[in-house]
Amino acid sequence: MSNSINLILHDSFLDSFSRVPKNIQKKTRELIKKFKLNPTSSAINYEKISSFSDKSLRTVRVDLKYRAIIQAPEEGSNYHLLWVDNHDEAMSWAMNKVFEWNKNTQSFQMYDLPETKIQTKIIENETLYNKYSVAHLKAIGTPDQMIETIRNLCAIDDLTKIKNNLPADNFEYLYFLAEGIAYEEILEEIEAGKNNLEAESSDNARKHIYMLTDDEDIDKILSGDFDKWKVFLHPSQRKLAFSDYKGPVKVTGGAGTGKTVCAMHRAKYLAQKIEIFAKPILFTTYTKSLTSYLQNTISDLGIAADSIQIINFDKLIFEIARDKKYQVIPSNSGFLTEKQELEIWKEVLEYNPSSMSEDFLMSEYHDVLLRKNVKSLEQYLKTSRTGRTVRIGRKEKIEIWNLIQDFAKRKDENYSKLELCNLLSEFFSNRDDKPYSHIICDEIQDFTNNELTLMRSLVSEHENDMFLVGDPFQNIYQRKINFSQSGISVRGQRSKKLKINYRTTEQIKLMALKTVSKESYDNFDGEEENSKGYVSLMYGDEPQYQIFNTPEEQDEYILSNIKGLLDNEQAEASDICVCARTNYAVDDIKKTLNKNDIKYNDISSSKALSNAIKVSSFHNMKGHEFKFVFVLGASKANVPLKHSGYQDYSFKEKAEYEKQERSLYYVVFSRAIQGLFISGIGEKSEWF
Ligand SMILES: Nc1ncnc2c1ncn2[C@@H]1O[C@H](COP(=O)(O)OP(=O)(O)OP(=O)(O)O)[C@@H](O)[C@H]1O
Repeated sequence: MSNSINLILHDSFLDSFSRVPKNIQKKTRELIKKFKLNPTSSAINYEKISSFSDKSLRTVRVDLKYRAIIQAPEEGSNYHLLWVDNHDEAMSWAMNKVFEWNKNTQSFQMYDLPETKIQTKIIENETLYNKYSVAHLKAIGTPDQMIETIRNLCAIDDLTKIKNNLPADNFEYLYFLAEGIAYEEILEEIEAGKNNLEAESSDNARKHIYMLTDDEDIDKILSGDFDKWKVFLHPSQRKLAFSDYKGPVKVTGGAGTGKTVCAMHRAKYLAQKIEIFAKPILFTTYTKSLTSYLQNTISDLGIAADSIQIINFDKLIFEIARDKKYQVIPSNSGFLTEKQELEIWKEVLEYNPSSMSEDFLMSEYHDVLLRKNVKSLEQYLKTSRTGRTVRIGRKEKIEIWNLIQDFAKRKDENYSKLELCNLLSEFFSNRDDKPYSHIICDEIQDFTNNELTLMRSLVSEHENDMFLVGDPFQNIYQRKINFSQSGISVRGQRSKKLKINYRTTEQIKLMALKTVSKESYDNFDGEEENSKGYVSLMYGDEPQYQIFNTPEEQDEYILSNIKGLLDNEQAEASDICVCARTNYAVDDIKKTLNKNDIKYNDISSSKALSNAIKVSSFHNMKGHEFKFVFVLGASKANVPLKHSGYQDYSFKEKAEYEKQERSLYYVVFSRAIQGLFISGIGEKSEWF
């Protein structure tokens, strides 16, 4: 027997592999190596099963109880590894499966043949796809035997019911069509993922397959904790990460659409070109937790450490400002926290009595003068103060200007972040020698225009200079950023959206989207971001929303659900996160867990306890993901949180605050992978 067969690993195989016990994983790896040497060896029990609908599927024996499913080539030497499971489950998985190559989409397709004819209630002229011909549907990969059923569907719900009877990619395209995404746009994406020289290596095909090269590769990929995102990229992710662009690229996408994954692959792609640029890439984010995740993860992608600097942007601002190489501020300068700044404003008012408060002066200085980089009284007099609640005239502006001069003297060589941001932007925009070759930035929605302007100044304008990734719906600090105003142009083909949610089930995604559906969100360039064209390919249980009369009842509900998940081995303790809106409420959760002897770990704490339930405030949930999420305190009275200043808000301020809180719930709900449990005391909130 020839020993030159090709083993093609499917993402379905990796999924099923990750669910079998460790000893079976080991046996499966050994089996695959043996199979590669000789598929027909008697030890392997390579069998054709007559009851399978697809005659090209075979079973192989992992051990007495477990079987793997392999697709055998009619000719040639490409064997596809599709599934591994307990004997009975593996047989039932394969029984009605169809495996085929689709030349229209250039991808391998798998789906279950319906056991009986699918009945659909047809309402004349109201079918979902009545605009599309058979040829249209075939061009997006609809299998011949499903065309009639598809043409009779009347609602998205009917489509999701037959999800397993459709190839995954085709389901994705049909879902988008039903949501109103233009057919041409979908076809354009399919075309972009094709490879006319080597069809089976097209980006569309590589979304689900990976060619295993040698034993080392088999061990690496089938090590049991290998991350799928490292090899199975969506064509849209692959294209974004590995293409050259004339200038800055903006990538948006709903929660869990693999934006961070895409940014990490982009870093690898750019790092491979680094010798040409001889300067490091800057990979920056807003939160420290994401920065440390990136620092720990990115080395796995084989990126040379000296080609990239991964740093949180606040830290970078302070480091670069004091860098001796640039001498932007004296190296012995200090940094001002908001509290220290307020103290200085108090001192200013002691020496210069005024009817204005220190809080007002500080916010005027930050939100008007620094945000708009106002440099002179003349400029300040002309500057509009839209969004500010207290109206002031020329006389007050002159008074404020004079107080700011005194503030500047008193603070001496100490700087706030925003002051440094403006100083650094000016310094680097007037300088040809920039510190970085490229900039990749994740969580862009959390940045301000001042920071974006600074980012722009840190890299010269050239091909692939900036790769900016974010989700407008996750704007929990209500930053009003605008790329054009910050000198960043992403015109033409340089503004892209990721659409497949790889994290949560469709049910959880819908619940998360519901929280923000009443609002409209800016796409970072003055236009509305569309929430359509965002789909999860996983389905699961509906999120639960339960309201109780007393805190004790709510505690009981949470504790019994946690116990159920652990006892039924649906989750390990660290897969579960319990979260609440305020730190006080988080303390209450901790007390309850303590009382019940349940080990927990606050996700903001630097020391991670193993095998402990995670506890968090809503804000700290950003960027994380957990199999099961419990959201507490979500009652009518608490949503949105009415903090001490809430009653004094104007109508407009209330609306802005509520939008921000809606984004917060969107972020929190979209952290749940498999199960979402929302609860509160009193009455249900209409937000959910
Ligand atoms: N191509 C892929 N194949 C498999 N899993 C993927 C892929 N892309 C992303 N994922 C997984 O989906 C989850 C979400 O990915 P990621 O964190 O990159 O999304 P995101 O868009 O940055 O999310 P968020 O904005 O909500 O933080 C992660 O668990 C990631 O490993």
